[in-house]
Amino acid sequence: MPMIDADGCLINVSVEGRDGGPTLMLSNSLGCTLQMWEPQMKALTQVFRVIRYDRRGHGKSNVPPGPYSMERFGRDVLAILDDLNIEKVHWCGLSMGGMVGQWLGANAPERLGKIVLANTSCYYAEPTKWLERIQAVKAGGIAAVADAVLAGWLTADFREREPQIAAKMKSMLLASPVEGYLACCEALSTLDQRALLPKIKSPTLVIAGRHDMATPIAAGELIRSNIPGASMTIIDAAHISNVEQPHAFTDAVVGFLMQR
Ligand SMILES: O=C(O)CC1=CCC(=O)O1
Repeated sequence: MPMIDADGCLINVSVEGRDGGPTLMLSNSLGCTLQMWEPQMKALTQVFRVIRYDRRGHGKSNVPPGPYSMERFGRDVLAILDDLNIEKVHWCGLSMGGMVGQWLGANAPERLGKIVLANTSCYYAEPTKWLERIQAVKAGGIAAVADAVLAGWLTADFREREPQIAAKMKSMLLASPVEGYLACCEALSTLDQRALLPKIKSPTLVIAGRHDMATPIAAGELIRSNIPGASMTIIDAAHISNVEQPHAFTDAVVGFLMQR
């Protein structure tokens, strides 16, 4: 796995899959690492060269001091593509990964082919929930918010049916570097990318989760309706829909990316 320098921050990057196939870049959610895409990897690597990475502040990437921003995260992606000498990728980002996809779609359209924006938002009407989370994590660490966050990530039904997967997701969250997690929450507390959406000209699929309370269907619909020509698919899942409904998620992504 290469470590790629993005303006002094080493980013952990993984490149797998079909040599010579179209390239697909996957971008993680808050509190997750590139491992969150494991349920998709077998299918996606048969068709695509797949790039995954740990966003700064996450996983094995460096944790430089904040503040972070969507622009910073977007420029990290451009540094990865430049380093790998890759001109253009399809994009699939979930939650924060979808927010970075919006920034790139509007600000670096020549680097993106098709875009999948899953379980994401372009702004938060009530940013105080991020400020409250920051206070809770500063006081008690990520453990203080872990159960509530997991309840938003996966439905109660899924957590009961698949306790091992739920436990693995919780461990991933608990292993997040606290400083990186806080710096990302700060970036979310000021998120407003509404003005960027009409500038996105790439074919775009929005995926929303029927039970997603973190970025509800209405947040997906706001994105869909502001990106010219975008379509939307709803999956029977909470926030981390690629883990809760791996087949439906993979089918939606592959179907959209392979469609002529
Ligand atoms: O972790 C959460 O609570 C949900 C979330 C919002 C933005 C993101 O990346 O994850």
